[in-house]
Amino acid sequence: MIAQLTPVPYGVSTLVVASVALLILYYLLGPLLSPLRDIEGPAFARYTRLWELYQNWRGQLEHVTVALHEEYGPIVRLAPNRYSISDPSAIRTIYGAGSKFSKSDYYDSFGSPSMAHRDVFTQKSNEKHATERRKTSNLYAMSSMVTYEPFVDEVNARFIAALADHASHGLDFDLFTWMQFYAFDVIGEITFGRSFGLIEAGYDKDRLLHAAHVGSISYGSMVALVPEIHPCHWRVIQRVITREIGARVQGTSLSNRKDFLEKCVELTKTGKMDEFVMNNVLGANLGAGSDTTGISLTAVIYFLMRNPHCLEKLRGEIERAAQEGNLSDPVSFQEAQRLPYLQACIKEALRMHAAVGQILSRVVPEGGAQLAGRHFPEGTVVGVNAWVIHSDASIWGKDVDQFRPERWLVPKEEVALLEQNFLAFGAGARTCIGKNISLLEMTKLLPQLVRRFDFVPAGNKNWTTSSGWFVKQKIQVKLIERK
Ligand code: HEM
Repeated sequence: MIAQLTPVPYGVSTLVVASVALLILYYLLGPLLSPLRDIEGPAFARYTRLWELYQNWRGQLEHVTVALHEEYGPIVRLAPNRYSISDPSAIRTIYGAGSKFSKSDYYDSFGSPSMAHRDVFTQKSNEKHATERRKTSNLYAMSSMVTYEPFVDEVNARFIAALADHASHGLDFDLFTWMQFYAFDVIGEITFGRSFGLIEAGYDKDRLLHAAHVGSISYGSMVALVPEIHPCHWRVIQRVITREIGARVQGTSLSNRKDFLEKCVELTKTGKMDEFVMNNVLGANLGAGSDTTGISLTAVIYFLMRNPHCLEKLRGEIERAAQEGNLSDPVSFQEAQRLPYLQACIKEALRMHAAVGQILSRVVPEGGAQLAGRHFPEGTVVGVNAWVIHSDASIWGKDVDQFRPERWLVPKEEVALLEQNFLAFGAGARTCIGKNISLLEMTKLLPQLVRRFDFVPAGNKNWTTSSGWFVKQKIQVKLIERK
């Protein structure tokens, strides 16, 4: 009886110590017993996601990942269950036709926390994604570009006028920030029928850029690596969408044109779209379509600035087309597509500087998969990073680090091979839905810019970059009007 009343020696503290010990054992033993334990990478990445989180916070993850592949080969560990793969056949296996790889939890933090109302970008289920994408793909089809072209012309005219003003006053400015003003204002016109007025304001007047930055750099890409803690950050962007939908539905909006919002309202009236899909389409345009185009335009101008012989060649192509009567003012999308050197400059700039700087992460499906000569069990998160595959000399040649648009001006079959390894717009079923819109903007604006202005670095000749999901640039430039 006495023995029964004696307090047991194992109290709460013992339990806590035992639990912590078990947890440590689990974290230490799990990676050591994993069938993928021999894959190399940074030592900390074997045990914790904090290594990748830290590198992401430093803003140079794309460069670090390239360096890791140079050191360890085609497979590199980024976190206990996340691997970066650099292998052309892996692109086809992971993203190609009929792939069963689905998007990973990484994407959760970029969209609504509600699983029921995911947009095409954040939807993880391949089946649901296919259904949702079908509902909206027509809005982004090549045939729809003609309806958006007048909006782009309008913004182009205002943008060129603002730049001419900078030139006449000898003002220097951050190239990327102004390309963002441009890209956001075009998306405003195309999506809501009115621009955000950033070009005229000359600053981030509604803190829209800031919101998108937080989403794509500080918040989205950080929480993406720890998706369990995802609350909702989409407030500013959501406010814009709600305001614009409200105005249009009440008939007070300025637009009587065929923009996205108008088309979506029509689709909802005929029952082909519901309000959640409409909301998602408008949000995705803003979140995925502005910074990306701003980054890409900055990249083209930067590489042309650094490679004057390419700039001269491009100007030659444009002048010839103008003299032959094949170039209107403003340049039409159709005409711009007949400028092969322009197209090659854009592709080459996106190869050298892809807007997205991280692996496009996917989950290995049931039964596992063979990637880069190695079996990966089901549930492993894998992906290819455009920065890594775009800097692989075995694909692009010894001059992989040089901006050489000519590499794209080869016979069709060779271009097709290069394109299989070109990941700037992603690949397969989840490839960028807005690619045509971004090309509409870039191919129309660039000929006008290079004909009219010389871009000159106003200070440091090299840009600096900082990345999260997107790799953003910083460089001060000055403009000189050409005679
Ligand atoms: C040069 C400009 C652009 C670049 C470099 C770019 C890049 C990308 C990439 C790499 C992906 C694939 C992401 C992944 O697999 O995780 C993607 C998807 C997507 N992009 Fe773009 N993008 C651009 C412009 C645009 C524009 C203008 C829009 C909309 C107006 C847009 C909307 C989207 C959407 C909605 C998705 C998700 C597609 C899906 O999963 O079905 N993007 N983009």
